[in-house]
Amino acid sequence: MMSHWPSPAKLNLFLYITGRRPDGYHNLQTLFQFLDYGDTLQISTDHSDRIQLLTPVAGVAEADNLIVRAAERLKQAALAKQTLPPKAGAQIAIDKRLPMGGGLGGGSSNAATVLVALNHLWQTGLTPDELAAIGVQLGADVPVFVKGFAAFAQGVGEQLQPAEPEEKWYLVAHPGVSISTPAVFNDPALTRDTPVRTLATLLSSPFANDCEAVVRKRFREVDELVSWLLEYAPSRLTGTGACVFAEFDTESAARQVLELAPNGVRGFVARGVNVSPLQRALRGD
Ligand SMILES: C[C@](O)(CO)[C@H](O)COP(=O)(O)OP(=O)(O)OC[C@H]1O[C@@H](n2ccc(N)nc2=O)[C@H](O)[C@@H]1O
Ligand SMILES: Nc1ncnc2c1ncn2[C@@H]1O[C@H](COP(=O)(O)OP(=O)(O)OP(=O)(O)O)[C@@H](O)[C@H]1O
Repeated sequence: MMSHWPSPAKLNLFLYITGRRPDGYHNLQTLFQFLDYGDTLQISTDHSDRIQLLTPVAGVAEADNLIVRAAERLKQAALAKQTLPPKAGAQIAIDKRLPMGGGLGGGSSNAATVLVALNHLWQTGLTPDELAAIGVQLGADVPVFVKGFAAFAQGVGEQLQPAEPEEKWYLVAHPGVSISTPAVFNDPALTRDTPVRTLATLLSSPFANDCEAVVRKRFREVDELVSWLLEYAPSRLTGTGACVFAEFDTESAARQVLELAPNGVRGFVARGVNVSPLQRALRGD
């Protein structure tokens, strides 16, 4: 039987870079919230012993697709735990709405949805912590999507503490350029020495993103988009870009600004939510 599983976007409501580890990865302090908007995965399980992706994602080879890689990793882990059903297989299709390289975590979210959904459908019995541990090997943002609660994250994003930021309405705008995460993290001009602060201090300070200055400098399109949105509402970059979000108290206020968007800018309006749509689907809400 085919079932549908949400794969939501995330925003980094703030993002500070507090250092660089010997392996090149950066230590962050970031506040994650989900959007009630994203991709949808259709999944059916079978006994074919194969993982099949029925809908190719443009520009991503099947073997590299995080959907397929997540399913294969879950199989290995369940095999080791002896909880994998015989010849476990799955057919997966995706309705992709999230832009790639947009800072919305689409690929990570797809991986998390596969881990959570197949663990449920195959009844492989892995705990959320075990799923998150598999997930972090696929991408720094997979654990927060697996856990499914808005969170203050530290380390490279794997140390999560639940948080409850206000659930605002967001206009998320894409400037039409794709930005490579490693290119931003490797930029010599990146601020990577922001002092570590407590969550209470961060919540009572204006929110900002340490990646924004270098991304605005490198990409005129992002720079112009942030300047334009700031005329209407508090606005900033999510993750390493390219998307920018502006916050509003009501859906209609956000939609009014979206209608004024300049040529070449695509966008959508969505609500920020502290419980992920994936969690709600798993619980049957
Ligand atoms: C910046 C965030 O978007 C915040 O949500 C994420 O931490 C990025 O997560 P992601 O796109 O899944 O990134 P990954 O695939 O894990 O890492 C891509 C590359 O970005 C750099 N990277 C990533 C995360 C991190 N904390 N420090 C880094 O320096 C590394 O060069 C890494 O090779
Ligand atoms: N199922 C997938 N969906 C999207 N991208 C995928 C997928 N599988 C692999 N990828 C690869 O992952 C890269 C990053 O995609 P993703 O959508 O997660 O970017 P992002 O929104 O910038 O993420 P982040 O906020 O974590 O930086 C893509 O450019 C693509 O090469």
